[in-house]
Amino acid sequence: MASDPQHIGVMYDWFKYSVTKAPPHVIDKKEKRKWKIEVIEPYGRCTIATQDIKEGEVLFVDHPIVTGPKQTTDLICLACYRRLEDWDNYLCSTCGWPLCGVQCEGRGYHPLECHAFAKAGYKPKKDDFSEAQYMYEAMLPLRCYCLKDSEPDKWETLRAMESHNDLRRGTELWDREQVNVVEYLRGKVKVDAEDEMIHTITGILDVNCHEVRSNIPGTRDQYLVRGVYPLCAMMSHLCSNNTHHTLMDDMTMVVIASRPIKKGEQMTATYTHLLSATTERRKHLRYGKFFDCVCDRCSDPTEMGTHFGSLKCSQPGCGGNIMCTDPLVPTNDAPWACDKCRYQISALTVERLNKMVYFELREAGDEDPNKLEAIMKKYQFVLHPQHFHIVGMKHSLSQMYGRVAGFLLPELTQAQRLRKLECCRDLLQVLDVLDPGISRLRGLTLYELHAPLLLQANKAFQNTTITKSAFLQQLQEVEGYLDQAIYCLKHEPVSSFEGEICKIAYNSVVELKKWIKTATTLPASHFLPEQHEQQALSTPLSPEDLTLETLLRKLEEQ
Ligand SMILES: C[S@@+](CC[C@H](N)C(=O)[O-])C[C@H]1O[C@@H](n2cnc3c(N)ncnc32)[C@H](O)[C@@H]1O
Repeated sequence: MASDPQHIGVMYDWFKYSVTKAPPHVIDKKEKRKWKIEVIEPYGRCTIATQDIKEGEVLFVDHPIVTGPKQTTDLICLACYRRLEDWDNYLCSTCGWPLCGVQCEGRGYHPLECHAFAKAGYKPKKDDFSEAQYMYEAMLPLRCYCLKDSEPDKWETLRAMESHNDLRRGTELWDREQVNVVEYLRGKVKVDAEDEMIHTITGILDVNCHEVRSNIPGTRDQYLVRGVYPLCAMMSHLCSNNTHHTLMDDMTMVVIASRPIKKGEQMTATYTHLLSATTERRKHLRYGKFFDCVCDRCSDPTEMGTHFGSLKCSQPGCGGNIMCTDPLVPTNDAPWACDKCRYQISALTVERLNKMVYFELREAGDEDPNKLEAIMKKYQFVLHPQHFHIVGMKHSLSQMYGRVAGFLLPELTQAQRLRKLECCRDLLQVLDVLDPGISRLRGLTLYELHAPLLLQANKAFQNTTITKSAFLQQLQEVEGYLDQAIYCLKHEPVSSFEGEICKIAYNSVVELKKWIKTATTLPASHFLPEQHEQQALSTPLSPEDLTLETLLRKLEEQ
């Protein structure tokens, strides 16, 4: 459209469509847009708040234009994404592709490619499935192309998205997609599109897709697929973003402000893993999303004071931190140097070290906390205490202590309970800086934090080793953590793990409130005497105090 060269109007139309389609408990049907789309370089189109937005406010809901298998995937049913054991257990009666049964023939987005395959007279053969399932890579691009005729509005919205063909052309990725997608679709499925058009579609998918969990009907299983969410895709990336998204069971995405957003500020998402270090994030963004991130976190060698990538200096008696000398070098290969003695090492050495720890962690698995503790001990003199591998291990330990066999909560020793608490607290400290506000990880970690504290308080109560005021204070602290966990997780669908934890946390708060009420009324005999009582009892008595009368009066007063 000449008057809208940036195709912003179609995105606003998608907003209205998504609002009308969303369940009323998620967003009010009369919801007005609180943001606009503007072009700001170097971001391109981005979303800007048009009013002050409070933490937790819903910004928009988004529906997928289409979903489909990831580039590499298991053998799956194309309709419901269930994993299949054999390629020919059930084959679609129209196109001959593996499905899980007759009920899936017309389900989901399968009819899109089903007609295309049937029209081309192409049926997959057993041998096609031996090569790492490469033909699934072409499935989502094919679905997108089929929208051109079947759902032109969706096609128009899809076409309005960024493909970065100019940046991708000539790259390894382009060459791979030329073979696995373009030639496959043109050769086998006889798609009548130009190469450039198919590359535009694969580019749109590479730049904008979200990895999402799809529920397998009739089960509690889920499978990871790709989805195109146009409104989500309009948000720029930031390595410390201000929005939080939740995927509902029907694959609607609900996007809320994870912290307050000021009028005129960009609404931002993260395209990468927040709990990875600068080099890893920037590599992922450069090769996967085609830009160099220069945000405050990436520009700062300390990563906002967290030292998320820093190493400890090994020079005798130094005690400094080794950090990247120029984290914004596009090739990410600037040398690393100690901030005290200037001792230098290469970026390659740092990368090798990180990989070594990564492989050891993968070997260690997630069933035995002792294995992680051993790795942590091994690297404690090399990695900064807030290095991403250490924080990652603390995250795993915070979940393992209390959850894995042999380490269930009641079985934990006092030292292990304290360790769980320490891991949770250390993780929260990092999240406060890198991912403040509403986040799933914060919610889950707060939940993990509450359990050992509650157990500890109750144990002390049972053994009468705690004063009443300290006991009530500890219970209230636990209640506070549960409240915060609920606040972070209340947007998650009940069917998800996070949603389940939120429900449990909610029930725990109800019980805890009752317990606090009961504990308040319990007589002093159930507790250790308060400190002032102990002092009073241990204050030296004057001869006058030693009369029975005075002693009784004093005790009554307490
Ligand atoms: C999902 S799209 C976002 C919407 C895009 N700006 C548009 O106009 O369609 C991702 C692309 O936006 C741009 N982008 C997003 N975040 C950025 C950032 N922090 N710095 C520079 N470019 C960014 C990059 O071109 C990236 O490939």
